[in-house]
Amino acid sequence: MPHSDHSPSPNPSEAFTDLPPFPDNVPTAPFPRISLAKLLTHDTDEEERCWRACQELGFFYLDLQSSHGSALLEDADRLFELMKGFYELPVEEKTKYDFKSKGSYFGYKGYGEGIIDKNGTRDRNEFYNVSKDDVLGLSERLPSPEVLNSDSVRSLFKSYIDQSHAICSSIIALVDQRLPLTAKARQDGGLEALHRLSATSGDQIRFVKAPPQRPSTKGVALGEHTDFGSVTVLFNRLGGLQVRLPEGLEPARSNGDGEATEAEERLCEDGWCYVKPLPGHCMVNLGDALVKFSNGQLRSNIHRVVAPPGRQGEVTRYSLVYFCRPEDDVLLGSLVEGGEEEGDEKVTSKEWILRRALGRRDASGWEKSEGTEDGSMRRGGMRA
Ligand SMILES: O=C(O)CCC(=O)C(=O)O
Ligand SMILES: [Fe+2]
Repeated sequence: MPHSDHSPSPNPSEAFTDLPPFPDNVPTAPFPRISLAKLLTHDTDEEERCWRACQELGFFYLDLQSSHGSALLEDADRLFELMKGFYELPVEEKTKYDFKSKGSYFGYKGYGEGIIDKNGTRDRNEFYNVSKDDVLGLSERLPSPEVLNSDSVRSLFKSYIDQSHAICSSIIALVDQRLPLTAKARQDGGLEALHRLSATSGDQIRFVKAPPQRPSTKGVALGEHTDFGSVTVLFNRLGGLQVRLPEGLEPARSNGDGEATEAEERLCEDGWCYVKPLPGHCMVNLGDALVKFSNGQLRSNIHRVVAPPGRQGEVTRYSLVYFCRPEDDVLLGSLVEGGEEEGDEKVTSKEWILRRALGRRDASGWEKSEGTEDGSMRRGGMRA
């Protein structure tokens, strides 16, 4: 990726002013910034940069600061406020909405109720997952706490889902045009026909909360993983998200005074680096389903959440995610020329997501919960 694509060094207008600053002395991910407005007008250079990012990094910043993105930014602001209110509820109340025992990953997951590795080490965050199908009336309505079930909140969810799904659809259309899909896959409508908003799927909004934490190698809040679905839209305000860069790509190095702490340096070994949140932008990353459809031509990059760097570790971290996934009954397998392997065992999108999401709730499910992490690492060259 050419250097000019890398995110420029921070400038003061690019900080979230109500939060401690993201330090300028830690290694950061060299994600390109892609303009949503340009993608929507099919700017050839922008589409090309986006396509490259989808193959090489599987992650990019999407600039939403235009008439096309401002409504989504406003919805995201409102959802950050809403989730704070939800997380303030007593834990006994929130736990009523943990549906793991019913075989569902929607609803609440308490602090430490997920695992981050095969030894069963507990995570350090809370989740709340809202099903797209529930909000759009495509499935039964799940019980939810009062703060999340008024008509106005439901219409905010709907607006956020519509807009996030539209962004994911644009990315899916862009890669669809460039991949060598088989004639059969094209005839069937290509990748877009597998991600209809109105069809049942595992699409969800996720609220994430992690309490303040000092940097330490033990401070992994969310273990390393690739995302299960097709495209993820992620809003971060505090650092803490890290990606492991493929071989050959170097993090952007600090240009600030002072050194990263020892713990931060340790958290940046083996190719790991921090992702700096940018106001006015979301992050977009690709998931396992697109790796499978493209037979490995697209990248689902490994990532994790650790203690936010510098003084950012002193405050509570919230993040907001939208996961776009293939429709429930879509078989996960190659759709490109030359990719089909006879006898490949295929699972449906629904089975794959259930296996992966619920597998991360206790150590006995760990192996089943693994996705394309291995492939993701191999494609970019395994780091020592
Ligand atoms: O909180 C974040 O920044 C990332 C969350 C994430 O990777 C996930 O929920 O899959
Ligand atoms: Fe993720």
